[in-house]
Amino acid sequence: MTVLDTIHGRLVVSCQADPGEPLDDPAHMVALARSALRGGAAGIRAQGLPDLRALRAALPDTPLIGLVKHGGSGVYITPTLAHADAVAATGVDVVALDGTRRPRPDGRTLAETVTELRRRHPRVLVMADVADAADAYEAVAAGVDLVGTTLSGYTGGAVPHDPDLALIATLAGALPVPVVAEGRINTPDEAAAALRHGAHAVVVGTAITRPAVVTARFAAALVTDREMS
Ligand SMILES: CC(=O)N[C@H](C=O)[C@@H](O)[C@H](O)[C@H](O)COP(=O)(O)O
Repeated sequence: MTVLDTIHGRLVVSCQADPGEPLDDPAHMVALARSALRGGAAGIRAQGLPDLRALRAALPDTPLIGLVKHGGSGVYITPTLAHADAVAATGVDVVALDGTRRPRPDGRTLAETVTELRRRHPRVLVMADVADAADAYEAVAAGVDLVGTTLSGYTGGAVPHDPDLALIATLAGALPVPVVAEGRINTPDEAAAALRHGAHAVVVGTAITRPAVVTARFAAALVTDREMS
């Protein structure tokens, strides 16, 4: 069974911690990933070379999508060929990279990046994290293997509250490659809706693996409730 077959119709859990967060440690990410797999996840998405190496060693048979975040704005998800090369070298199954039409910091086009990455790592799959349909069409033309809606809502303006189900449906109906639903999927109902809108797989991060954010949502709800009573 291929990695794409294994995650088809299933949940992929993103296990990431920001620098300085209490969970920012490869051992913690491995524990989070094991918990996610115990709960029924079919794959893991993760960030940063130390976490990817630890996850690959601990979970050699689990589909693993890897990326590095470099910088906090603009093109920051696996922004250059050098970053993509380093991610692939950790042994991940899929390299996720920025698939928007924005200029990349190393001056290479997405197509040039994908072509050279494939030359160096013939077996790795490439996932383009896009923000809109135009990005996705260009990413497919550049030769990526799958497309994620990861960056919808994150390339300017206020970040929306809900997942972009409309983009998932548009891409699922138009692209010749699998579409992964990712971004702000915060409830089981939303995850199921993403599949109904045509997603090949659903990635959930924050709602499962960022306890500080989830706790803050509960705490804020109590404050709001106190203010209204
Ligand atoms: C926009 C961006 O930088 N997304 C990142 C990509 O890997 C992660 O910070 C997200 O947690 C991930 O996409 C999963 O999304 P959510 O955490 O909303 O379930």
